[in-house]
Amino acid sequence: MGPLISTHDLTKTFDGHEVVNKCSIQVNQGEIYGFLGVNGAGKTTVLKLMLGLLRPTAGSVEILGHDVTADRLAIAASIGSIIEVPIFYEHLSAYENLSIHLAYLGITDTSTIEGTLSRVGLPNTGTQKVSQFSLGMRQRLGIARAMIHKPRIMLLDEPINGLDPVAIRDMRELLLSLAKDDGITIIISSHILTEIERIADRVGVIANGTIIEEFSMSSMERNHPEGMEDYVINLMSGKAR
Ligand SMILES: Nc1ncnc2c1ncn2[C@@H]1O[C@H](COP(=O)(O)OP(=O)(O)OP(=O)(O)O)[C@@H](O)[C@H]1O
Repeated sequence: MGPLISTHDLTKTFDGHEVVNKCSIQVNQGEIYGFLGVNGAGKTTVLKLMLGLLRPTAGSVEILGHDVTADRLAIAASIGSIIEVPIFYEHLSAYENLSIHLAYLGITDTSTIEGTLSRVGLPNTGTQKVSQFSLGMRQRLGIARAMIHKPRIMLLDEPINGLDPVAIRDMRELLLSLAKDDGITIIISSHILTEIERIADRVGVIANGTIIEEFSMSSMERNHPEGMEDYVINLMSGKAR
């Protein structure tokens, strides 16, 4: 089987500025792909292009064999995502938010909601409104929404931002389980290099909208047993390795 996600020379220009520039990425079934880059490198824009939320200026995105630009709806139910800060119905509970999301996707079976809330560490939130949730609770609900419909792919833009150490560990274990037990293919962007190091199978580093380096975590561990921090920071800052 070929890659589940592939971009070919993906390019996006805003107001004459090339924000994504001939970006080509391939991600295989069940892989966790860590997506790294400094602020403004183009990570969120690439993820939005993958989701069909933006149209490429040039190049293409293929997901599960579908050209996303031509056929976004064909893949909508197969992808779960968190892009930027998740937006919810603030006056409703976690359960109600997930129930609306399932209805939006045309899924009538709501029996998965309680189990999903437990799996992300949000059991017993009952009728508590989302407006009363902490940042960490919102991130957990964001993950719940991204996984509730059992997608084959999850695109997660900085999902561990602002989480406490317990929540970061919970998130790590959850993402590993989603990939290894459920076979979900995950792209995760983060600035927390040590977390990416712990969960990713492969890493791509983007600078000025272009992938400047890709490596497997196993080769990184072999070649840099001290960890990837120095290596990646040197790459990001344009220094020679
Ligand atoms: N809608 C837009 N219009 C104009 N410029 C945009 C738009 N969206 C993003 N950009 C610009 O594109 C560049 C890349 O932004 P993007 O959000 O993809 O970076 P990022 O790697 O996700 O950064 P961060 O780590 O800060 O989230 C930035 O210079 C940003 O200002």
